[in-house]
Amino acid sequence: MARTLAEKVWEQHVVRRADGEPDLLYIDLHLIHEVTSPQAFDGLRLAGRPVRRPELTIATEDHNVPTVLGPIADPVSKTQVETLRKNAAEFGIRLYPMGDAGQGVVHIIGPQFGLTQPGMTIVCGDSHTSTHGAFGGIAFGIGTSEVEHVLATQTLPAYRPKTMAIEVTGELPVGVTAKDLILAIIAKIGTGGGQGYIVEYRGEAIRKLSMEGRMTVCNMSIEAGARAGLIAPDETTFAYLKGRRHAPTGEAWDQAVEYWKSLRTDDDAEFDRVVEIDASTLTPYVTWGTNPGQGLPLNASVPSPEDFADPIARSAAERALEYMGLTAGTPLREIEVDTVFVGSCTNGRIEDLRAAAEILRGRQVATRTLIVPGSMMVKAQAEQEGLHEVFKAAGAEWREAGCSMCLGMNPDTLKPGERSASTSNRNFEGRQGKGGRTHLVSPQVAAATAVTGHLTAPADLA
Ligand SMILES: CC(C)[C@H](C(=O)O)[C@@H](O)C(=O)O
Ligand code: SF4
Repeated sequence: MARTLAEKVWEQHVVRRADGEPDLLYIDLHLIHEVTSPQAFDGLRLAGRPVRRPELTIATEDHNVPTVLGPIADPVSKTQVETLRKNAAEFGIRLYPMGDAGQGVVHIIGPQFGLTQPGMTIVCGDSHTSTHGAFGGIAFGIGTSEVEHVLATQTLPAYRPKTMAIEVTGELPVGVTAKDLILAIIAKIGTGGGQGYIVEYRGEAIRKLSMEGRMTVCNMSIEAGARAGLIAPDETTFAYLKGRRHAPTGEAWDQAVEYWKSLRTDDDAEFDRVVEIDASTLTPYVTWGTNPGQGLPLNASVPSPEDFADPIARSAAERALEYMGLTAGTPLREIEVDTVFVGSCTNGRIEDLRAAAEILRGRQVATRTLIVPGSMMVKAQAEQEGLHEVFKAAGAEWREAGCSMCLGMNPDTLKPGERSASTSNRNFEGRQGKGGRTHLVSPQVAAATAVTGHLTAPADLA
């Protein structure tokens, strides 16, 4: 029977199936960080169990780490990080601690080391695990009790989601990025649009994206409510993986590529739902509200609650405008920001930093600007290319790797009432600090905004 890519990967990993029960899936790679793992290890200790496959488990410190060198001042953050260190040592798990050359945001380090590969099942106690689907595997976030289950057994009980295809036809116009595309997709299908589905992103525009761009798209699948998002592997995927630390080599590489090439949706396979979007019509996107679906082209104006026919959307817009301190009808370009944040697992990769640097080269920032590499390897690469000098010369702050201002779990936060243009993935109330206001943007728009102090596309800079 013809099958979708998601169905193929899923079926390959089922170790037990019984009527009325979730499938028991084998997990190829388990990523952990300091926030969602402590209780899972406590559970193992209580039960007297070891970690079943410590070599398939990788830990990093990302959410609670400061991005300036020095000790962790916040006692809660400090305890979380120390607990992860203790647990990793006790259970024999490889950990990339703060300051280590391999440390970084969990969803950046998996791909950069070549740990993330096509056809894999990958889980992590973190919703943005969907990022790894960019390589053509099934990757999703799990809860802490599930983390314990995976640590103990290297398997996970799960019901197979339905399948959705998002067909992205046409080509993205010059200056329009993967981030704009995913913001437009979420604005179209809504933050609940993907609920119950694994989404496969397909079509010409997806094929043309770099791996970095594909990761940006898959990263935000969860913001459309999807269980996971994935993209069939192709030459772009193989070229990205070749030579990476954990990628196969020699004959094993050839065999792997041979297998990876089979990882595509059969021509006559059917999806439970198909959504189409024409990439050629898109322009830079920004969010104006407090969920990632409340986005519009930068050319638009702040909407009015009356623009929404659906009463729930209308009251959500009303509340969002109030929280965001915005007035309907204001051109989005006139919104002034206090802070620009370039970073996170959505847009903290080398390509994102290159894009931001290209815009900031020879210019000055008009506002506080944080440039935070997603990993220490991204940082090293950026420094090798001299990007840090460009950022510093422009007046931006060049930081160590971490989740940083993506969420308020470390010292990089907004103060109440402050407003940011941020390349991260969530604009919820208080996400970047209590009372902080977030506009989600691409790295290009973030950098251009840093230059003018109000929401700006690079094309506006002239
Ligand atoms: C802290 C963690 C559990 C959380 C997640 O699940 O995604 C965080 O990474 C986020 O982006 O909100
Ligand atoms: S960078 Fe942001 S989205 Fe990614 S794992 Fe960290 S907190 Fe979550």
